Amino acid sequence: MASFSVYIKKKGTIGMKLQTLLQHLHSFTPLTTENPTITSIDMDSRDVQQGSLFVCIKGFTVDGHDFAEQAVARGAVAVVAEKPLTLPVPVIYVNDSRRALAVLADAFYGQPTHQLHVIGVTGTNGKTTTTHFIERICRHAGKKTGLIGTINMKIGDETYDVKNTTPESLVLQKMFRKMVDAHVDIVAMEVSSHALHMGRVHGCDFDVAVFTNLTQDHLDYHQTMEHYRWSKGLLFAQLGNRFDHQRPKFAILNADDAASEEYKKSTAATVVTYGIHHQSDIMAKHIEITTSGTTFQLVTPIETVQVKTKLIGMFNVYNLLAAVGACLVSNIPLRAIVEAIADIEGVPGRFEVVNAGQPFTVIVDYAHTPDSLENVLQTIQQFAKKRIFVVVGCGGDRDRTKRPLMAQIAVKYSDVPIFTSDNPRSEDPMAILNDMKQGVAEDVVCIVDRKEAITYAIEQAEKDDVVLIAGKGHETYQIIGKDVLYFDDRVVAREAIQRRTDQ
Ligand SMILES: CC(=O)N[C@H]1[C@@H](OP(=O)(O)OP(=O)(O)OC[C@H]2O[C@@H](n3ccc(=O)[nH]c3=O)[C@H](O)[C@@H]2O)O[C@H](CO)[C@@H](O)[C@@H]1O[C@H](C)C(=O)N[C@@H](C)C(=O)N[C@H](CCC(=O)O)C(=O)O
Ligand SMILES: Nc1ncnc2c1ncn2[C@@H]1O[C@H](COP(=O)(O)OP(=O)(O)OP(=O)(O)O)[C@@H](O)[C@H]1O
Ligand SMILES: N[C@H](CCC[C@H](N)C(=O)O)C(=O)O
Ligand SMILES: [Mg+2]
Repeated sequence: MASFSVYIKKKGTIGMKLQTLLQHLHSFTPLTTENPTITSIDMDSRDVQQGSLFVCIKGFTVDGHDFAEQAVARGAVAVVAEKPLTLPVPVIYVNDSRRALAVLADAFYGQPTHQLHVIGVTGTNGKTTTTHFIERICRHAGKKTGLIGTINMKIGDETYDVKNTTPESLVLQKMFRKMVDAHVDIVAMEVSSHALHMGRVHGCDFDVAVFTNLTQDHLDYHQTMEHYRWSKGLLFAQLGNRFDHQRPKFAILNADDAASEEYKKSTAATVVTYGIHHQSDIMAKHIEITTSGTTFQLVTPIETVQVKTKLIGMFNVYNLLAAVGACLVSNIPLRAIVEAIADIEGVPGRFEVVNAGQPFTVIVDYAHTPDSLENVLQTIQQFAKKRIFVVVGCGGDRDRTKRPLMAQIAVKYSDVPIFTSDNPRSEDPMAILNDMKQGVAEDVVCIVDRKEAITYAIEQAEKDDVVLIAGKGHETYQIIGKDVLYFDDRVVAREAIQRRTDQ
């Protein structure tokens, strides 16, 4: 194994000899005789600067090999490729450049995850919420935290933008390095099924792997639920297949979700279960949910304690149990966990209430799967005094088969469903609405413009009604074609309420 000393840090620049770096690839191709100093690794030619090692990735849209010349012109001193290239710099050939990228990034940044306590969270719904809960609990217990997920990446309070829920290995390893340098103790990270399947997390030395739940999503990518379940299972199967008493590994599994049985079998890690209905190591009992919060008895192998939280929804009890499991095995004291839970306010765009003084409730939520939409609407039904409005759409270039299902759920649990657009991307927004309408028998109000749809709901709402605006949560954009236009459900809702009040 390479020592960390190969990662040289001098006057703000980093560098490593090409030969030293290539040793990590264990490639059968002879090493090049040239040995430039590599000062960065890049997978995008547009990021390349002098001294870069450019890795050509064949993507879903274009082929990185086509940009190798451009990368060299910008200063790349070596290139990793799968296909023959004629270039004036050393070219290192590999069978799988995405895999090579993961190995090289891990080595270049000094295997940072070996120096961090990393908690990975996978599952269809609840990853962002659970990672935020873990972050807040750990911070309350005095730990310095790192966070990686859908909303952003964070080191302490410093935030960094993200393109993906789980970024490519290069971005990840660079961020982990920053975290080590910033003396982060614990990282809470979302691990998407795409990332697991594409090997974006190859080389990440997770200490704890958490499973929230498995329901339908992403069938555009995975095609079948079996493939989707298997991809998520890689997190557990790849969790250190050894019994290391210095750094034990833990799998935190939801006993109430059938997929946990498979994940239990696929991991060598110590399994800790949580649940409400099935006997588990960590359980919530005597759950009472009101409009202002939830209380339950938290049963753990250490002690049984009473928990109080401002959060509502049964799904949040599950997210809390998952976070409790992850924190307990990370040696956070139970007392600190319970104290932190009492303080948690919620996560941006997750059941976020928009209050501009109106006599009805407006909630912005990130439900964009059948299961999450059902959970959120069931929760609203528990406290709604009058009608429920739901403004909902389905993402373009994403799982088409969830569209009629989400439409059915919207109609089943609301009094006034309004179908609209949610990031149509390259698809015709009307075609997406038609896919949704296939799921329902009756006529539903369809307003393709999301701003108009939200405004319509808010103008129709009366005292004690509830308006749920689902699907975009924290997002501050709407993707139409290739355009990423500024759009924030919370701002649009607030403005509509304001206009109504001013009338
Ligand atoms: C389908 C998919 O996963 N696509 C990902 C993929 O993009 P891509 O294959 O289209 O890349 P590409 O544009 O063909 O480029 C190929 C290569 O050429 C390079 N290039 C490209 C242009 C150029 O001028 N020069 C150049 O070098 C690119 O940097 C890249 O290395 O590689 C990119 C870089 O890693 C990702 O950002 C991108 O995610 C896109 C944005 C995406 O929407 N992904 C979704 C499906 C996704 O991954 N979602 C999951 C889960 C979501 C959840 O449930 O929470 C996630 O983890 O985000
Ligand atoms: N444990 C859960 N079970 C079912 N639904 C949930 C759960 N937790 C949250 N939700 C619902 O799912 C929505 C998305 O939650 P969250 O952002 O935490 O999930 P995620 O797994 O990170 O999603 P993504 O795959 O987009 O990253 C929430 O707004 C809420 O409606
Ligand atoms: N991470 C999910 C987010 C979906 C959010 C929803 N607003 C949409 O665009 O479909 C995805 O990329 O499929
Ligand atoms: Mg997320």
